[in-house]
Order: sequence, then C-alpha cells, then structure tokens
Amino acid sequence: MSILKTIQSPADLKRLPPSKFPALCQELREQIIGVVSSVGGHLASNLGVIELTVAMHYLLDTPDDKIVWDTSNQAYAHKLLTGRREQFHTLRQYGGLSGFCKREESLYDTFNAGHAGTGVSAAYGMVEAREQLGQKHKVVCVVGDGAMTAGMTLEALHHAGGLNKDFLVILNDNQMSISKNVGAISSYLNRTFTGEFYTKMREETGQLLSKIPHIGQDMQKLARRAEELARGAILPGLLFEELGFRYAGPIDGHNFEHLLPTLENVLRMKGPVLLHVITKKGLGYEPAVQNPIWFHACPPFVRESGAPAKKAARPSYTQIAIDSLVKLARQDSRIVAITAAMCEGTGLNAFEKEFPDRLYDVGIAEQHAVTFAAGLAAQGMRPVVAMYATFLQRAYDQVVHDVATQNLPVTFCIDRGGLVAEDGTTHHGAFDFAYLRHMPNMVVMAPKDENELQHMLKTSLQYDGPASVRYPRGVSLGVPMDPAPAALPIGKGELLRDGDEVAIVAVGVPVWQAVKAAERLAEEGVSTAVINARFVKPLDHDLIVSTAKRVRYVVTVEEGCKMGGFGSAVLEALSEAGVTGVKTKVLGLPDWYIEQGPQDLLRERYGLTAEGIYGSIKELIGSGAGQAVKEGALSASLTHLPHGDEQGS
Ligand SMILES: Cc1ncc(C[n+]2csc(CCOP(=O)(O)OP(=O)(O)O)c2C)c(N)n1
Ligand SMILES: CC(=O)[C@@H](O)[C@H](O)COP(=O)(O)O
Ligand SMILES: [Mg+2]
Repeated sequence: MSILKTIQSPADLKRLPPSKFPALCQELREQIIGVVSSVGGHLASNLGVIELTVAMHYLLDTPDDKIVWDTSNQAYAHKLLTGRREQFHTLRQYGGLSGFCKREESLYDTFNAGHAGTGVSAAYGMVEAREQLGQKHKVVCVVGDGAMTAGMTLEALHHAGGLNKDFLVILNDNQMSISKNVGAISSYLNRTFTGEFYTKMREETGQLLSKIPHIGQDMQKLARRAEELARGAILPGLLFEELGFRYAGPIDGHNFEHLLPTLENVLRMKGPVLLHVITKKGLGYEPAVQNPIWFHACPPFVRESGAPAKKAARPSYTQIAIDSLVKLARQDSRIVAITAAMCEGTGLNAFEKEFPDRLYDVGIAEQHAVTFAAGLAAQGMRPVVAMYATFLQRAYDQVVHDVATQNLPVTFCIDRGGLVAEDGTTHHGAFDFAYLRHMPNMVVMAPKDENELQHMLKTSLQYDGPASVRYPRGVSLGVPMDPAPAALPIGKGELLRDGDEVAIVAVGVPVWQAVKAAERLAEEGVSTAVINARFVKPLDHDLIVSTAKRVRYVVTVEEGCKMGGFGSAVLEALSEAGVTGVKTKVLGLPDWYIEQGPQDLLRERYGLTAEGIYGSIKELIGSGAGQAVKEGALSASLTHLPHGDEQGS
C-alpha cells in the first residue's frame, strides 16, 4: 500500500507516525527519479532534501507557516506533499507543473524563484510583514550552501541578524553548488569538526543548552568558543552567530532522529536562528551520487544506467563558443574567463582544462563577476564573462557603471539568449538586447549560426571596449565552419538576399528562418530581401535604411522581447532617417513572461519560425499586395526547423 498516495496535503502527513517516514521518503524518491528520467529536471538537488522536506511539513503548519525555497529547483518533494502528486508527471512540460515554486500554482508556494540567492531576503520580508500585520506564523527559508554565498543572501542575513525577529534559516549544505562549491565561505563551512565525539557532544550539548532561552544561547556560544580555542579551529556557526543568528548544527539531514527533535527545538527558539543541515546531492540514485554535476539539471535519461536518453546530434552553441574562446586564448595570454558558478553550463570547464589558472569561478555572484572583470580590464587584461542572459540581469548596474561608462574591454559571452525551454519564465533570455542596447559604448552582437559565432568572439576580443555575443541554448545548425575565427567589421550587417517588396531584418538564430520565409514568399512572387543585422548595436543604419527605402514593408525578427529590443532599434533608425511610406512589423517576444515548453513549440507559438514569419508578412501585406501571395500549406522545407529539441546539455 502506497503511503504517498494517502497524502493529499501536509495534514495527512501529520497523521503518519514518524516510523513510516523512511518508507515515504523511498516512495518520494521513486516518484521523482521516475518522472525526471522521462522529462528531465533538477534531480540531484531534489533527492538530497527529501527527508528535510518531510520533516518541515510534519512540524510546520503550512500553508499558514511559510516555507521559502531559495532558487526553488529543489522543491519536487514539497510539490508531491502539497497536493500536486497527480500532476507531477507534467513537471516542466508545456502547460504542466513548473520545475520551480510558483505562487500561481499552489498556496504552499510562498514565493516564485529560479534565480539563486533571493530566498532569505524574500523570507525576511515575510517576517516583517507578519510583525507589521500582528500575525503569529513561522517563516522558514531553505537556502543551499551555493546560494548562501550569493551577495543577496549575505545582505539579507546582515539585515535580519540586526533586527532580532523570529526567523529560521535552514542552510542545506551539500558542499555543492552545481559544481563543487568554491570560495572562502564554502571552505569556512567545511571546517566542521570531523571527530565523531566532538560532533556528538556539540549536538547534544547544543540541544540541551538551547532549551534554556537567552542564557542557553549565550552559554552555547561560549561553549563553542571554548571548543574552538581548544581545537584551534573555527566553527561554521561563529560566522552566523556574529551576524546575530543563533546557530544550531551541523546535523545529518537524512536522519529523522536528528532532524525531527532539532527542527522542533529550533522552531521554538526566539529571534533569528540558522540551522545547518548536511545533506548529500543525489541520495538514493547512485548515478546521481556519482555525478551530481550532470544530474543537477539533466535531460531525460535511462533509469537503469543513468545515461542520457538521447545523444545530441551536433555540438551546442555553448561548446562552439568556448572552443573558439580556447583557440583565441592560446594566442593571447591576456584572455581570462569568469563564471558565476556555471562552469559546466557555460562550457567554461573546457577552458579550465586548458587554462586552469586563467579561469575564475566566483560562485553565485554575478554582480561581483562583472565588476571583477572590469578591474581586470582596467589593468590591461581581456576578461570574458560567460553568463546566461537571465543571470546577467542581476549585474545590470555593474555592466553600466563599472564596464560601459569606462569603456572597458570586457567580453560578455551571453549564453541561453532567447527561449530556453523547460526552465520557463525565470530563465528565458528575453531581455538582454533591450537591457544592453541602450548603454553607450556597448557593442551587442548575435550570430545567425555557429560559424558566425566564432567570428563574433574574435570581433569582441579585438574590440577596445565592452562587447557582447549572445547565443541560444541547444545544438548548433551544423553549418560548415571556417578554419579560424576572424573579426567582422563592427556595425556591419549582411544582405543575405535582395528584394524590392519586403525587407526582413533579422538578428540571431531566427535569421535562417527569415531566409526560408523569404524563399517561400519569393516563390509566390513577393520579392523579399533578408538582412542579417549581426549587430543590435551599432546597427548598420546604411544597409537597413537604404534597403527600407527600396521596399514597401519592413519586418524585424528577434528572439527577445519586442519592447526596447532589436526591432525597436530598427524603427528608431528608420525614424531618424526620415523613412516614410513603409509598413513595419516587429516580431519577437510579447509583453508578458514567457511560459515553459520546448523551444520549437514556443518559437512556433510566438511566430518565430519560418512559417510564423511568413504568416506575419502575409498578414502585413494583406491579400491584395504582392499579386502571387497564395493561401495554403507551407512546403516541407519550410516547416523543417534547424533547431531541433535536442539539447546539448
Ligand atoms: C543568480 C543565479 N545564478 C546562477 C544560477 C544557476 N544555479 C542554479 S542552482 C545553482 C546551484 C545552487 O547551489 P545550492 O544553493 O547549494 O543548491 P543545491 O542545488 O546544492 O541544493 C546555480 C549556480 C541561478 N539559478 N541563479
Ligand atoms: C536552477 C538553475 O538556474 C539551473 O540549474 C538551470 O536550470 C540550468 O539550466 P541549463 O540546463 O540550461 O544549464
Ligand atoms: Mg548546495
């Protein structure tokens, strides 16, 4: 008899005797492994917090009590215990459950996330709201050891620790970010007692002492200091205690005999408390224990072996970008690379392999990453910041204030530009063209294919100022590659085909879709030009304006938000040049947050496929314009999408 099936909400969990929890956890693991093996997802982090999730929902009164999951990629067991078991198979699918917490999805999801390091701030906002509103519930934030090093988390601890309100932060320490956690705080956390005697003694003494309010806490702190002196070591708790948090732990996050009494105890404590829980990523699925990095955010896999269900047909854009970077770095020792805890995702592990001393993983610290790069550039280095478009949002001011205003030669390799698929709203790279193109000095490029990508990297590294190259998630097109990267003329687009009725001005991955749409239109007698803009900034005014003057319709295409993006830039150029008498249309992402779903499906939905572009142009010119435009299905070649759903990850 399944225990999980009897749990419709945490109220059912509370009726279970704790002796059944290990069996329940086993079922939760089975369910999570089964679904993630078929749809992909954040397996390793989720398998590591199952016991903690059960213990929290058992002891708290959710949804009145609030649990905030930092990043929230580890909330699958939480979803399964809070009434979403039957929809769980739809995880990360179009129209299905989100892979992250979503307030729209459940009352138990108290705060939306996807980016790391927001949890403690949000939860502390809830603490203060509770105080302002005279409410009584508990607020608990679960934050990983990786996210603990994010600037926002430290800012939030600094704030909360000074105000002494009841607040529990649970540090879920699995010693891993996506890769091995890095930096001084991570080393500090790892300096725990290793001797069993001391560990046990500290836990038991700590639990006993902490039952005595106030006096107990001070004695506990004193006892810790005495221990520290005796052993010449620094305890992980002291950092938090100095910040105003009472520290408990570290405890074994997979052992209910530790978890339940300690959690119960810390939930009774007054003021800000930090409970340090040690867990193991991937626990319960050996391939994930062995390779937690691959299983952090994995595509579908074969359950028995843990091997990927599908092999990528071609290298990803990410791989091509970093291969090109490696080639360029061989010729220029000033080139160094920076990642904010995304060494694998950005492909920089390949760079690290060849240049271990020229790779900086700064942890989840995008803002620092960018200003750090600016510092390097100010002293004559050629830093490359490789970052997902969505995460660079966090460092907007650093790009403006520290890089662009000083015109420093920092290259931004902006990965995951455009639609990213299953991670959805929080992760689509929708805004980067818009948030970069208005910065004076900034060069903004997006290649139409992987060959152009290598040339853009070279262009960027040769340019004596800030420049970005933006490319999508997923496999490349398989176009022939030139033997070596070569710099492109800055601000020059290319006319891929000429025409005198319609001009499609596209940038990035939709360019080849635009060409296919144009071919179809031309077959039907609508003479259609296609410009590959290459540069969102500086825009090739001459080419765009002169072409626009020859046609009746100008259509722009980009995989980014329409508002303030590339299309807006083209319209500004036409306006500045006084071009009148052309009808225009901007194709791109609308003014709402884009949902999760396969890239192809989303591209179709937002009209960014060849068929979508063709359809929009037909609509624009109307049935009367271009005599030979006919209704009808598109040819097979038109519907073939160069971007399959194969992911290079
Ligand atoms: C601002 C930001 N940068 C990078 C990421 C990518 N990312 C997602 S989870 C993760 C690691 C988080 O590590 P940790 O907080 O320890 O959680 P764990 O997965 O180990 O439970 C990273 C770097 C992100 N989501 N947000
Ligand atoms: C939660 C998070 O931010 C990352 O784990 C992200 O989901 C990884 O995305 P990719 O699979 O595109 O590397
Ligand atoms: Mg971790």
